[in-house]
Amino acid sequence: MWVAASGEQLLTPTAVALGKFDGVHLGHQRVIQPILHSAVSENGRGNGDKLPKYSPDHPSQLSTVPSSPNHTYSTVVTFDPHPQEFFTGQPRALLTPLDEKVEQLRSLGVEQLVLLPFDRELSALSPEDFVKKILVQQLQCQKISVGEDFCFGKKRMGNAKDLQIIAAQYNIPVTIVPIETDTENFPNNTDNIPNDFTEDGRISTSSIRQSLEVGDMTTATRLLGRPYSLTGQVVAGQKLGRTIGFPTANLQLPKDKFLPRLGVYAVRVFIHSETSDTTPVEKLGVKLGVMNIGNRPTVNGTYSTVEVHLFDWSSDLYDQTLVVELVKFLRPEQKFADLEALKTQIQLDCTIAKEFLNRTY
Ligand SMILES: Cc1cc2nc3c(=O)[nH]c(=O)nc-3n(C[C@H](O)[C@H](O)[C@H](O)COP(=O)(O)O)c2cc1C
Ligand SMILES: Nc1ncnc2c1ncn2[C@@H]1O[C@H](COP(=O)(O)OP(=O)(O)O)[C@@H](O)[C@H]1O
Repeated sequence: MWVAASGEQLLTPTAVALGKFDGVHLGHQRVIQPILHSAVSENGRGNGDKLPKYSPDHPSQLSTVPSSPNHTYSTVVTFDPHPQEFFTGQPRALLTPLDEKVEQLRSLGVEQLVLLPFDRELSALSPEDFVKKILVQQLQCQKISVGEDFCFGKKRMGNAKDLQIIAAQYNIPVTIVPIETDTENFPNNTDNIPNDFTEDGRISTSSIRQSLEVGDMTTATRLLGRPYSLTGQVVAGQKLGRTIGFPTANLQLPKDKFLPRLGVYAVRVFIHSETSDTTPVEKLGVKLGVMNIGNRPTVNGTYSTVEVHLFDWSSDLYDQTLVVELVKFLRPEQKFADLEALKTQIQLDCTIAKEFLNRTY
């Protein structure tokens, strides 16, 4: 997938889905769907998969992207930094930091991601100028898709209907996608009673964050359309794990990654190089394990770590990138009297996790 900031060389003309898309959850996927090419390639996915994979080290290798004169590029246009971060000055933790967002969009078949630098200039554009300068002039947009609650332009003064009216002046059709709701918790509920995490049953980034904060992986998985995952490189720890018979791969996560409830989880793990060019069903390299997110009070830990112990695995994992899917929250972290007591508890965690993971998958 081609990733560029506005002002850099872009693939045009485009069919554009507009939004923040943090999480690339089920609602976001509905908004992106109308701009994808209906032509499905042999392997059952959109033709975005034929395009080169984004490499954070080489984000601008345009020469590797095939060009075609009659092609309309399916393009997600988003803001970077997150507008809330720009206005509050506070860094915002994200469900999908950039690399993960790229990976999710690529797997949906999106061909290009355009990052609009959310700065004073962009935030001051009127809705009319946003359409004219960004969508028409820069992106040569031919089709647009947005969610029903989309707002844009200075002080968020334009809404989805305004976008439709302004874009019509350029003959650009706008699909307004209704808000996706989650009523699955209430299969017999004809009144659309919302569940605990979804305001009015709405699938939203904040409802997913709330479910992750309390360790409700079932709801998070349902709203995302996939399990919540942590992607990171394996770095060295204190080398204590192996002494108690539970070596743990310590993950270094992007600084802006949103962390779920601290504690112990049953997880499924993929070594990234194995998964990067395969569809979910082809994830043959899946491994099962347990993960702890926390401060390790038993060993007087002073900073928080994310550590994964894989079942039936004994090789070196240092420097590898792991994708860890959080399947079930097992328990909060505890301070044990000694390492022996911690070891006994981890043994129990493993038994419970294995039982659950083998039952579920
Ligand atoms: C499944 C699992 C559960 C854990 N639970 C706790 C816990 O409840 N309390 C705690 O202090 N540390 C806990 N830990 C963290 C251990 O203290 C840590 O793995 C050990 O100190 C080894 O650290 P190292 O990888 O830096 O060598 C847990 C680790 C795992 C893998
Ligand atoms: N089953 C396993 N699960 C996780 N890591 C393993 C496993 N077997 C071997 N390893 C390797 O051992 C390392 C963890 O050992 P550990 O003693 O906990 O050291 P560290 O404190 O550096 O994490 C991992 O980073 C990985 O390279």
